[in-house]
Amino acid sequence: MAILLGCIADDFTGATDLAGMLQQAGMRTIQIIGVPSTPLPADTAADAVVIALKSRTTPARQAVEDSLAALQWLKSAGCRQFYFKYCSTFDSTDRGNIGPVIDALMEATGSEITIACPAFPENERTVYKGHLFVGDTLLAESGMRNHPLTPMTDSNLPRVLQRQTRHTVGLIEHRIVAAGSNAIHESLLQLQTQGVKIAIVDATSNADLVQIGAACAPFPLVTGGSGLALGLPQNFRAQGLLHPVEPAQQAPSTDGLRAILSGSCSQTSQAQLRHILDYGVPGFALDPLQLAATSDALPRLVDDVMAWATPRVENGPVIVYATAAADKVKRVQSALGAERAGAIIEEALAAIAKRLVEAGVRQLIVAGGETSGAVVTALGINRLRIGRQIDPGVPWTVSLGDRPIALALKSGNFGSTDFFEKAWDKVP
Ligand SMILES: Nc1ncnc2c1ncn2[C@@H]1O[C@H](COP(=O)(O)OP(=O)(O)OP(=O)(O)O)[C@@H](O)[C@H]1O
Ligand SMILES: O=C(O)[C@@H](O)C(=O)CO
Repeated sequence: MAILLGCIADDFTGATDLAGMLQQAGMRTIQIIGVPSTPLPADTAADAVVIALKSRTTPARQAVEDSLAALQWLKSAGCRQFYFKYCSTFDSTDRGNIGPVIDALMEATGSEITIACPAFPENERTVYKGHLFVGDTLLAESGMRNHPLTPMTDSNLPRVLQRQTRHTVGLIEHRIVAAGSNAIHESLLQLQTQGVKIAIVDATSNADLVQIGAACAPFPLVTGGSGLALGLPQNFRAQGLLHPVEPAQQAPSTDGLRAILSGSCSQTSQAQLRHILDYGVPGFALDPLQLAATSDALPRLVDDVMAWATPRVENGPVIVYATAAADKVKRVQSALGAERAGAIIEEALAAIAKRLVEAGVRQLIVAGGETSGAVVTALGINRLRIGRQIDPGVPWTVSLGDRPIALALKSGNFGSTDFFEKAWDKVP
């Protein structure tokens, strides 16, 4: 069985976001953690595969290497088109990794031109005249300016991407997008004659994304947020290549204790944390400075968390978090360095996840992409089935294997304020 659409996501929450969107748009979708060493079993029923990498904040060279390995695997699976998924807030730095990965994937897919479109209107990410908006606010004036690892301080996407790529970046403005897929396609071909290789594309609505998807049918590579997924299935459906998503292919049910781990410091996650603590769910706050103080601090802290969690988790969900406001994060980062602080906390939350699962937790919410990457890797999970959507961009998933675990990998910025409370209503 050949897969039609091969996707490479630069983080784990982004991967489930994309997998959920594709499944909703009618493609049978499987999420794979990291690049597999073997092909998919011959009887796997899937139209799209999303490979989740943890390449958003690794050194650019590593991100390129991992993305090319994913591409190679997807090519061997027979994929006809490739999709590089990054964050709807274009999370990156001047070193990458969006630009270097696009450059490498373009070369490896023989692409003359591709698009870059992070818009996700359902979650209020829109692109207009090349500027990225989060709600009514320009990206650089949103909470993203304080992101612990990829602070976004420029809202002009052609300018941001041009600093990361060796290719010329162009722009397809909204008046062309509004004229429909033929106009977008013509504009891409015209930009190509002018030497442009990557076009930022304006999009302010789902209808725009559907037109953009149609315009991209002939291109081997597309890049963007998960919103772009709305427009691609139609191209395969028009060729009679899609099969209906059967209930049997959706996530199996799980049973067990419940926990929440939050390493995201977004304003959304902070509000969700305050809400769930006010609601009465027991919480344990990790102290990054304490974790970094001595070499045995981590195992001791994990023991402390388990001693605290064990009697409580029998009665309902518990939350363990490093989530903190920007001023607190800055204090920790100036003491430890941003990378080290992030890595220590990820390591701690991953170790806690393992112990919680050993103690019987089978339904787990994880907030934050880097955090989810660390947790899912530590749990040794390698494939996920996509379940019901909790909020736009956040579906429940269930790990495939002997010991299924329901996982909701929540992007930092996604979900309503009561997300940690209401998610359980839809748990598989
Ligand atoms: N109190 C803290 N001080 C410093 N760094 C922190 C703190 N709490 C969490 N971090 C780190 O901040 C980073 C948050 O990134 P993560 O990707 O998990 O969340 P996010 O960016 O909000 O989510 P997403 O990528 O889904 O949008 C992680 O590396 C985490 O370890
Ligand atoms: O696109 C988004 O905003 C999310 O899927 C994401 O990538 C968060 O890490």
